Order: sequence, then structure tokens, then C-alpha cells
Amino acid sequence: MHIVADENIPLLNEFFADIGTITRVPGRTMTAADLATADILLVRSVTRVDEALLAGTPVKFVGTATIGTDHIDLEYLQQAGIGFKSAPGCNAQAVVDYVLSALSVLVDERGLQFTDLSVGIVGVGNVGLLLRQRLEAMKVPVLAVDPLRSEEETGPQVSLDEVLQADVVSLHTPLTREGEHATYHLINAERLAQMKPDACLINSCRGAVVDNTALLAHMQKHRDFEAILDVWENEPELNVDLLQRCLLATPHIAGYSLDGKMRGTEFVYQGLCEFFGLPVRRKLAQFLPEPGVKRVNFSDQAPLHQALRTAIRAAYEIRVDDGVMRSAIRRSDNLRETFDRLRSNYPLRRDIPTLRVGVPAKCQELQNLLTSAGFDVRLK
Ligand SMILES: NC(=O)C1=CN([C@@H]2O[C@H](COP(=O)(O)OP(=O)(O)OC[C@H]3O[C@@H](n4cnc5c(N)ncnc54)[C@H](O)[C@@H]3O)[C@@H](O)[C@H]2O)C=CC1
Ligand SMILES: O=C(O)C(=O)[C@H](O)COP(=O)(O)O
Repeated sequence: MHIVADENIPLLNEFFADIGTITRVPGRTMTAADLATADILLVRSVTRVDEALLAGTPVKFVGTATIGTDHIDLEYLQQAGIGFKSAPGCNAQAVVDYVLSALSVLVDERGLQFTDLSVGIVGVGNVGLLLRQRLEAMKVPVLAVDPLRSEEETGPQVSLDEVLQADVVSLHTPLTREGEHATYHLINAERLAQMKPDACLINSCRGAVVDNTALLAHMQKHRDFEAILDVWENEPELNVDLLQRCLLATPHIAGYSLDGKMRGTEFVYQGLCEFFGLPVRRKLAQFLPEPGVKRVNFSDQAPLHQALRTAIRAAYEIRVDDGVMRSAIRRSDNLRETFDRLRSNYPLRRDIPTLRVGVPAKCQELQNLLTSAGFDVRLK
């Protein structure tokens, strides 16, 4: 079989070499001509997969190694009888790590503890639910809403109006443009006006869930309002004025842990094997580096919440990604290229549960706190 794949999908050879011949192409600029002899198409989020790309090609199966599917015309695939697999939840842990690191910077900046802030979660699926579990275990008050899921699945819910009253509002919905609960511009000028004047909005789902023009206008008016953005309307374009106003800004890398990216490839491989009736011969564990290579140790003098912030930022330091992005954008004469280059050259990062943390045996409270945040806690 002939497999055409986005060149930024990791472990292509490891998972797919014995299934077919692999051709790697840039995902952003892929065209129907690239698929003239393709049986299988493997993409990430930057390729629009629709009739214009697929009609007249021999493609029988499409896999996207991502959680989001807003770049795929699912209705067309179904009508055309083309098999499909995405990677639900593959990088949920990485996005949660991103939000925890973002919150740790926010509390530092405001001279607070995690427990001083209430966090509103919009969308309680794989990411939102894991975030909720981590925060509640850390004793952070959470307000959550997800009109498409029951409270049995999500835990207690309140209305969106109530969620918008939280100190921090973190968005974890898909981007949808139709239906009663469409999320396109879910956060618009009216909803921003409902939020506290010194609230912080975190968007790590899809850029267009927030009206970026309204957000910039809101922040120009309310100087204490803060935003932490990983995703932008019209990526790979972005509004540089908005970036400059953000507390933290990153180039759509919240889900970019090594674990999350490689897991995405594995999920698509499994779906492809099922679709073609092939045996599943490869497992991610064969290729992932050992966990626990990175270690942090705390003494029995470590102040509780400071230790938590240190551990989170030892696993993932969002300020590095923010700094790299700001300086690259400042020097850039081509924003689109710069945005994509930051993403394809993204450095290695591991999920929080792979970080081994040493804690003195007598520090029960610190052990509990770090365990609740997902760390692999070892007693010293
Ligand atoms: N920045 C990044 O690198 C990444 C971004 N993402 C984005 O995050 C999104 C969420 O990821 P998951 O939690 O894994 O997806 P999921 O599909 O497991 O959960 C999304 C939840 O949002 C809910 N929802 C839908 N419309 C809503 C509305 N109007 N209001 C409130 N809730 C609503 C759904 O019912 C669902 O429970 C993905 O669709 C993707 O676009 C995902 C991974 C990485
Ligand atoms: O999984 C998702 O959904 C994401 O947003 C991905 O992390 C985005 O990564 P790319 O597919 O754009 O490399």
C-alpha cells in the first residue's frame, strides 16, 4: 500500500514501514496531486481533509494523529466510504500539564497559592475532566460546564454564566460551527464582559473558540484582565498586538509532549490495523524513552505550594516556550513560516507522570500534593 503522511508525524517508519511505502509531505501545503496513488492518508491538524483534497484519489483510509477533528470533513468521508481514525485523548495529559504550568506562573505573578484561585472549565471531555481531577485533588475550587455530557460523566456542573465568574476560565471544547452548542466565538465581547475585570482566560483548545478581535479590545479596556493563549484565530497567522498583550503566548504546542505526539501515532496505527484487518504488531512502549530520566528531589524544608510549582515547571516550563515565541515573532518577516517553524522544531518534552519526584518519607502532605498533580512520587 502507498501511505502519504504529514512529515511531522513521529514514528512513521516504526509503526507503518511494514504496512506500505511511506511518502512524507508538508502537511500545510498537501494537495490532491500528492495523493494520486495513495491508499492511506495520515495527517495532523494543519491539513484540511475534504472533497477538494480527496475526490478522484484512491485513498481508502484517513488517520489524524490529533485529538481535534475540525480540519476533517467527517460527513464527506462517511459519504465516500473512506475509513477514519483520530486519536482521542492522546495528548490530554500534555494539555493539562500546559494549563498547570500556566496557572503556576499566574499564581507566582499575583503572589497567590493555587488554592486562592477558582478555575472555570468549559468542556469536560478528556482534557477538561483530567484537568478537573488534578485541580480538585490539589484542592483548587473548580466550576465546570459541558452541555453535551451528563454530570455522571463530568462531575457537578453549573451554567456557563456561573463558570464565567471564576478567577480563571480555561477552554477545552472542540471547534464546532453548527448546532445549539456551537463553539465558534463562544467567548465573544458579551461573554468577556461577564467575566471579572481581573480574570484570566486560558485558551488551549482552538483559536476561533475565542473572538480574538473582541479579546484584544477587552484587554485594551480592562488592563487587569489577562489571557494565556496557545491557539490563535487564523493560524498560522496571528494578531501580534494580541500576542503582546498576553501574559503567556505559545504557538499551539500545549499538546506537544513526546508522549502525546507518539501516542497519537499509535492510536492511528491501531485504527488503521482494525480497518484493514491487519494484526497489531507494534506498541508505543517499544519506542518511548524510559520515564524517570528527569528527577527532582525535595528536602523536608520545602514549602508545600512552592514545591508543587517547582515540580510542575521542572516537568514543563511554559515561560521558555513563551520567550522563544515572542523573540521569534519579533524578529520575523514571515509570521506564517515562523509559527510553523516553532512548531516543527519543538524541543523534547515529557508528560508530568514521567517525572520522578523524591520526597522525604515523613512529608506526607507534600507526597499527597505531588501525587495529586500526577507526579511519580518516590519516598527518600
Ligand atoms: N492546543 C493543543 O495542542 C491541543 C488542543 N486540543 C483541542 O482541545 C479540544 C478538547 O480536547 P478533548 O478534551 O480531548 O476533547 P473531547 O472531545 O474529549 O472533549 C471536549 C468536550 O467539550 C464539550 N463541548 C462541546 N461543545 C461545548 C460547549 N458549547 N460548551 C461546553 N462544552 C462543550 C464536549 O461535550 C466534550 O465533552 C480538542 O477538540 C482540540 O481541538 C486538543 C489537544 C491538543
Ligand atoms: O491534538 C490536537 O487536537 C492538537 O491540537 C494537536 O496537538 C495539534 O498538533 P498538530 O497536528 O497541528 O501538529
